[in-house]
Amino acid sequence: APPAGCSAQARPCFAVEGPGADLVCFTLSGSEGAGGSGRPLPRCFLPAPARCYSLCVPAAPSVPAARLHRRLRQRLRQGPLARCRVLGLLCYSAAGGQAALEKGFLIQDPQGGAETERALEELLRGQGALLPPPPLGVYEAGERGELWQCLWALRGAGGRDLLRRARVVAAEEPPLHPAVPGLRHAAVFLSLEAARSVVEQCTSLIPEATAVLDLVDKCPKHSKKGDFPVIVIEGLDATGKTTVTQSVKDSLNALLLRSPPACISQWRKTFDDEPTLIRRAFYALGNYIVASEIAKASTESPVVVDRYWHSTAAYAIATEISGKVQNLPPTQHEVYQWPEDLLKPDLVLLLTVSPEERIRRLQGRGLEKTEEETELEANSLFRQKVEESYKRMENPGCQEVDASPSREEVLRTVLHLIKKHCGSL
Ligand SMILES: Nc1ncnc2c1ncn2[C@@H]1O[C@H](COP(=O)(O)OP(=O)(O)OP(=O)(O)O)[C@@H](O)[C@H]1O
Ligand SMILES: Nc1ccn([C@H]2C[C@H](O)[C@@H](COP(=O)(O)O)O2)c(=O)n1
Repeated sequence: APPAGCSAQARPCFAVEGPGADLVCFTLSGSEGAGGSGRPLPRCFLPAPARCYSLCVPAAPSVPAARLHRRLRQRLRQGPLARCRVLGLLCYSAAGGQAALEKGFLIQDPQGGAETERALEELLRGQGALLPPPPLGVYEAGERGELWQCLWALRGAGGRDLLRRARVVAAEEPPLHPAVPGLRHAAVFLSLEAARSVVEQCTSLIPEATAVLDLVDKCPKHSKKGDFPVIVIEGLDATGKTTVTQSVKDSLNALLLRSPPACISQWRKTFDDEPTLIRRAFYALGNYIVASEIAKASTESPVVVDRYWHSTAAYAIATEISGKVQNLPPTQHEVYQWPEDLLKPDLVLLLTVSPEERIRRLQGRGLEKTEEETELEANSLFRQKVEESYKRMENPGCQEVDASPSREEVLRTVLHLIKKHCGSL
């Protein structure tokens, strides 16, 4: 059957995400002449001799699908495919329904030779161990300059069957980013069990997954905070979290903890190389381990924590939601709520600095100017989305602290806020 979300009746759309670019959407209509908005087709469909292809895998939160998506992305950078430009693609049903959501790639071959199509077919046929090969979408111009998508099901032994030929027309950007409804299952895990079940699916694929689960299972469930205050310091990189947490520790005679905790940080690189689903589940479990450390420590002294749940959620949301800040889930969305089974801190402070000050601090850490500028430019939208997601967090929310002044002044502000919220220490 054609992939869900691509049926003609539902007037489905493809949303294309360019690096740092807005979403671009397409409607595919089932018969010649039907549908069509009269708007020009998006620029990502380059004129001949260039040729475009697409491939998608189900976006349902399954470990095999997430790993297939990542493997395809890696392989699209190799061999004859390396000359192609690859854009992210979300395929969804305009009629709604998360089961329909698919994630994939729009591949632009600037030269348009047969070699690329052959390489794509080979790539898809070679990926079929756990899942059937995803269909290949081939885009071709019609006689009157209109654009068609041919969707091909690849036979394992060779050859292919046409599943559908549908016209491509421009469409409106959807009011809600198509990844928003599935976020809580794909990236933002709102309970220990939700994150645990993802990591459990990985035990046969990632040996470290078992070790992580063993540590999680040793922690008491529903850890409760002691009588001493627990203060979390959040913020983007280079905003001064390490500096502030260390000074607060010294000033208050507090215990300093960080998430992910030391006991799992040797596996961080392994999980950072995995797709979002697995990576975010790893960080979510790290928070539950830290919760049990907080519970114990807060019976004896104040506790200051460098990153916790809000970092896990904010980075996950910003990674999954492509394009501009306006694409983020609306305020009060469930992904901004604290998980009910996770120990809550007394106070969460969000350090913010201006982009200029951040550049100075990165320079201070010795990054080359060109490298730094490139990174900053590429990540500017991403950073805005992380910061805005932090600000939308609720129950507890993040209290913003301008961390641009001197270290001493920032510490004074932070200590003042802690006193105000947590009483005398
Ligand atoms: N208030 C401040 N004024 C000037 N420089 C500062 C200030 N606070 C921190 N810095 C410097 O900025 C750099 C980044 O600070 P720090 O390492 O504390 O940030 P961070 O948020 O922990 O970063 P990351 O998340 O990347 O580890 C360091 O070189 C630090 O000495
Ligand atoms: N509790 C946490 C801590 C970290 N992360 C993720 C978010 C970023 O991808 C990265 C930032 O960590 P840093 O470079 O500052 O060590 O780690 C998370 O998801 N949850």
